[in-house]
Amino acid sequence: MRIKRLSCLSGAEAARGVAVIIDVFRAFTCAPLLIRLKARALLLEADIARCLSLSGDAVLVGERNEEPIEGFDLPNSPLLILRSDPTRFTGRTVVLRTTSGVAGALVARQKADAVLLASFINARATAAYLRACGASVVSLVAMGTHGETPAAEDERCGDYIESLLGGGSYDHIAAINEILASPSARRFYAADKPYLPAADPAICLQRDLFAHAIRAEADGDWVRAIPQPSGSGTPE
Ligand SMILES: O=C(O)[C@H](CS(=O)(=O)O)OP(=O)(O)O
Repeated sequence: MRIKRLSCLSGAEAARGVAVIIDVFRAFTCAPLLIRLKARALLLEADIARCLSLSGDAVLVGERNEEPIEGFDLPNSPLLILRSDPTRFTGRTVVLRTTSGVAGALVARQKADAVLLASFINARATAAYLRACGASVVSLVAMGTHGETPAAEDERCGDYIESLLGGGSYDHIAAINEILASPSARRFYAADKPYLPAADPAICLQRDLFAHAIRAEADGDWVRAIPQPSGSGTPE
């Protein structure tokens, strides 16, 4: 297996083989949680007007440059998702719109053979899927902040996944220390913006709570995030 390490939206454009789009803060921590809360379908969409066209029929979750979007139901926050009434998601279509993770996954789909959505909470399942599917080329894309600036949490999650695939070593305590001191974590600590709750980093740094890799796949005119059976590896 050849592993390429890439960053940000430019990295998502360059991804080939199986692209693993890593967004720890916060899109691809939110995505597994929404699936776990029994969303019927989780759609990934960058275009805000298209998201709003489903308003009322679907639950709209997301942000634009980390700010809430008018007409959406929830920001891109794991804490606020977990604090919601779970029946809000059960059996519903949920649309996720985010500036880095969702945008990166949609860009990567143009040239990669397959696209996986990853964070610490499904990293081990993602690595298991990559091994099981016999991927020959894997692009680990750390999406960073605004899709433009590399961020410690995504780079270290890339290290963790790479180590699970047999490359390099990984120390989660050292990673937590670095991530919590980084600008992308510090923006949560002031707790002065309800859409940036101080508890979000703690949730996002939990490892391997979710046993499924998640693939981004076309579903009609939409792109859907689909959990893969654990231990599976659909061939490329
Ligand atoms: O909501 C977030 O934490 C980020 C904001 S930004 O893209 O870094 O501006 O969104 P995400 O796409 O989950 O990284």
